[in-house]
Amino acid sequence: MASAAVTTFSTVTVSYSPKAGLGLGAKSKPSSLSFNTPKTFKGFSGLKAASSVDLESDASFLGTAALEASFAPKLQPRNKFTNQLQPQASFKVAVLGAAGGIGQPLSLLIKMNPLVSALHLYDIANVKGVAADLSHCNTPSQVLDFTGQGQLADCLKGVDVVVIPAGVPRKPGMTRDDLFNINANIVKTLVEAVADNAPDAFIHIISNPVNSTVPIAAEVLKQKGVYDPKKLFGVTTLDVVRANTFVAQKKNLKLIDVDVPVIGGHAGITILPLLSKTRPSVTFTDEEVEELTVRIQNAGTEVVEAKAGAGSATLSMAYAAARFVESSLRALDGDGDVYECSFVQSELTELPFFASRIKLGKKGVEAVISSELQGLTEYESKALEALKAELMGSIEKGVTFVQTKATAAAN
Ligand SMILES: NC(=O)C1=CN([C@@H]2O[C@H](COP(=O)(O)OP(=O)(O)OC[C@H]3O[C@@H](n4cnc5c(N)ncnc54)[C@H](O)[C@@H]3O)[C@@H](O)[C@H]2O)C=CC1
Ligand SMILES: O=C([O-])CC(=O)C(=O)O
Repeated sequence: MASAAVTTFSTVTVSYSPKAGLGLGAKSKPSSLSFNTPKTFKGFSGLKAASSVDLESDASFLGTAALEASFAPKLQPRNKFTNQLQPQASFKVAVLGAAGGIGQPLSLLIKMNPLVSALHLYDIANVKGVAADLSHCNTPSQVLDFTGQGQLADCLKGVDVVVIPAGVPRKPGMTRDDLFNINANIVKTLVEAVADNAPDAFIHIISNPVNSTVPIAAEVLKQKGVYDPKKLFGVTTLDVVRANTFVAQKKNLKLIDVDVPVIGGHAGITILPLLSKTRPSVTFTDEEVEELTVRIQNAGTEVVEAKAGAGSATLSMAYAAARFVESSLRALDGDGDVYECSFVQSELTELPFFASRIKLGKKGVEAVISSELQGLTEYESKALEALKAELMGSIEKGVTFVQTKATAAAN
């Protein structure tokens, strides 16, 4: 395990094919660079139909193939599904905060992933019922429940990926930063346990404010001497999912073809969709750019307000997080073509953490894709400069939080 304070990722320049599919529901066509194309396993990918699955509709989404797979032995005895009740790989995934609004649907989606052999569900309460419920799904992975700090170590031992959606969500009128005081401590405590019990695992941080909780996690891991920056990820996939959806709607594009990289961070103006880099190539008026950018930046608030006090995005977040889990597992499984946007330690800009497209490999971040920051429009360049002060402040707040606690403990 690397114990490095600073690690340099390679940055690579790639050219994109307009037909490259990305992410959930994308049916990637052969291209110069294809995103998320499952190569190493057949049947359903969990998040999209792989080429061997013959779905009736062109639109694929998580669940269609998985449900077919679980019904197939009885209803449709097609050979292509006969292997679905065996895991196609044996990765272990832990969800910390599994009984929550995100945790429950996310756990269901991970339960449907054929790359997963064991699903460890942890929460401070109510997780036993969630695990009992999920364990009845006839998909291959074994579900185990763990409640409270005393069982956290056992939950984490031997896991490949740890996903952390533990923490409080926003209510109307709050910013993500308003969650800092509660969630910073939750993330710190959980990541300490990850450092002690699963130091080699990929860590996916969902808990807000992501712009601060990821630096908090990094500091904790550094203090424990097990920080591998290639394996720590802030989950910003929902920003990409939203950007893809809104752009497809606005421009009447086929959803599965649309890919919009989203860079920066995960709060307000730090969320920067690079609409000029949209694939397939599409032109936007200045008004459309402004409208789409603001909608993508405020999409979390849109959900918070619609839920009117009952929390923030949970279902779309679970969908997005499940995609990021699947991408990570495919990378761990040896797929050499896995790309996602994520908030990671970065040298792309002067900021120590930055969300951008990355290439995932067996050891985590294999490369940071720098080409997408080249040739930005004036609008994007200005927005990039404008987000830096806020993002830096949030990063420093996270770092200071952990360092101050460490100093206080030492005195
Ligand atoms: N990164 C992103 O794009 C997004 C992040 N979020 C964030 O995800 C977090 C969770 O949101 P929801 O699931 O809606 O909240 P929720 O309140 O429904 O669920 C949170 C769960 O965490 C558990 N929890 C609290 N403290 C814990 C601890 N110390 N250890 C283990 N579990 C603990 C709670 O018992 C609860 O089950 C929030 O901070 C929210 O802001 C939400 C949507 C998108
Ligand atoms: O807005 C929130 O508080 C939750 C979140 O991060 C999102 O939906 O993007």
